[in-house]
Amino acid sequence: MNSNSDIGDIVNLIKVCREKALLGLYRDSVRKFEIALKTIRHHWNTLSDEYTINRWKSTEKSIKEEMEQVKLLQSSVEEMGGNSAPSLKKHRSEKDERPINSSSSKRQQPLLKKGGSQRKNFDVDVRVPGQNSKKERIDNPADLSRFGGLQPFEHHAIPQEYIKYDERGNIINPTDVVNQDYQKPPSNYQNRSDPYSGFGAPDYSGRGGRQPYQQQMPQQPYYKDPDVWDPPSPPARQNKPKSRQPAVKRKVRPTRPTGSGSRPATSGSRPAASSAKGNSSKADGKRDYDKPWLPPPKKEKKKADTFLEHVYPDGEGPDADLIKMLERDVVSKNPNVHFDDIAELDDAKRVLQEAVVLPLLMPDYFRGIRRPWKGVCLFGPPGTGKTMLAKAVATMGKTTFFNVSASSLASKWRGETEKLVRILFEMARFYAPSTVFIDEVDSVASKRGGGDHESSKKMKTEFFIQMDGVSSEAASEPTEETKDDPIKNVMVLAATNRPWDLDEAMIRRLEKRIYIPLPEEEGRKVLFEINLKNTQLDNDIDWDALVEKTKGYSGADINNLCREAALMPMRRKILGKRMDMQEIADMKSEFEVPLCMEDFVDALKNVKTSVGTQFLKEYKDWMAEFGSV
Ligand SMILES: Nc1ncnc2c1ncn2[C@@H]1O[C@H](COP(=O)(O)OP(=O)(O)OP(=O)(O)O)[C@@H](O)[C@H]1O
Repeated sequence: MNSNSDIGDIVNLIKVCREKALLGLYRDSVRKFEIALKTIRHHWNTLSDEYTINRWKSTEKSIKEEMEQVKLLQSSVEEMGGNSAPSLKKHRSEKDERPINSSSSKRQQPLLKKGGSQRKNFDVDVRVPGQNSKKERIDNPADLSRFGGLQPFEHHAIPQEYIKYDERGNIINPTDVVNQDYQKPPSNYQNRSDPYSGFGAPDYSGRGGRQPYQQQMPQQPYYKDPDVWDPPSPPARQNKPKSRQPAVKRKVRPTRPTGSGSRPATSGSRPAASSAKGNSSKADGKRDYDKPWLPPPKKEKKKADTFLEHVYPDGEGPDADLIKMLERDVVSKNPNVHFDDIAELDDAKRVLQEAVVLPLLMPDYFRGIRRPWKGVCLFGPPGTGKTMLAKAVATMGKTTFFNVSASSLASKWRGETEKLVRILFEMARFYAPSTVFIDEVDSVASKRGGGDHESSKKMKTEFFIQMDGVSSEAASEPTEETKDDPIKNVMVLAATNRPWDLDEAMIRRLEKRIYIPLPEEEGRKVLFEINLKNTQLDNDIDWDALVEKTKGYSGADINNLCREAALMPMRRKILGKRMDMQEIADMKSEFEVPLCMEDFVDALKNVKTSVGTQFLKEYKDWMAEFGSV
């Protein structure tokens, strides 16, 4: 073997030794070290130059010490009962001694070029800290130390400044370089007496084997060897996906404004609200991210202005026509009738105020045993002010007034009255507080008999159900949860001229039954005043006589009498004259004269009482039997 091939083999062997050691194959590494040492010895035995021999001997000594260190590591591992690099051994046969790293394998190819001369050139990988790996051409075998395979510990631990070159570019004293490096142990070299101390350094022990111990060591500079695999990752965390955030940034859903409890809006919202939420969640130390498994936050529903909008936001639906009819014909937001506009009837006013108005004004007081009456029935002769009383109640209680009559529940809606009643009460609850006034209640809730139409029976039943429903909420005693809830107060007022025709189920639900009689003397006087308050009157009118003459007249009758009297001046002026309509209109100013007694006397001839005296006894009898004031 010539000198160059000797050196090439030695370099190659030392590289393999170190790679084995770095892979934890300490036993194999030691075996290769022994072969390398034999080769070195054999090499310098062939030399004659004393100086070169000494330098080889020095190198041999360094390599031997390096081998001893590997042996020490091997024995330490074996003492702990472990195998060096068991995982590698498991999968690799003993025969396959090549390092795993492919680049290292490449370097195991014979460095001697084919057909090379006696003085062969060969490439070695020379690495210096802070510099990338590079191939260098070595011409002089004496430049052994530059091969990066013969320095103790780590060849790349040799600081560049230690290497000296002559004018031809050769290292002047390679052995000195090796010795200097050896005398000055690398910074990662620990106390050798402690077998563990050497493990912590990025040398043969590998960086994966002593992690916990290493963490206690002071931080040392580490130069990653590109030919060495990284140690196995610690369990669990490193294999986790870096982030669970989706690749595409999700739209953030707006959330509800805070205070309602929102879910956020969400989501969704959640740009504006979501950022608020995000901030708050960050303040809580919680991550803010979409939770698609949770139901989306409820959007705060805008309260509809009308019941139709409430039921059908787009205005169309199967019952839209019914609802529209009720809104148009039945609902009166402001009836604008006051108790002062109603003559007499003080008892009825007092009872109604207590039974209807106060529960609307103090719903929390009228709960439980003090619950409002399910319904109030006003009965009496026609035209006595029952409707006026109901409207005055609605005005005073600031409730929505539902003026329901038999006519609005019948006609073309026949067959759908049951549904109509249900919608009516739903609407009343929507507009609550509400007053549902059922005029002529006898015609919608007359005594049930065998001759009743099926739809009529259903409608009555629906009325009873709904009337029970409106009172049940207030009837329940308030609980901790419901005590602050506003009661959707719906009061049912009914009026009839024929209370004796009422179905008993309806009578029972109309718990207050108030008789609205014909006006008394004082009442008639007030009725004249109310009806004529904006009319010019002559001083000759004998009011007492008029009150006397209108005995048995209802409020509606007196109203008619006053209107008739107010037209008398015009009639008198045109009486017996042949005039067309325009001529009469042109005389308008002549008609505006104060009313006199004569006008009322003439009017009395035209306006008679509308109430038969025979019914008055029946009202009194029914009042005596069913009345409740
Ligand atoms: N007590 C009253 N005070 C003032 N006006 C009255 C009174 N009673 C009746 N009137 C007059 O009679 C008219 C009819 O009254 P209202 O409609 O309230 O009677 P009603 O009892 O409901 O009649 P019906 O039973 O026929 O429905 C009123 O417009 C009003 O002018």
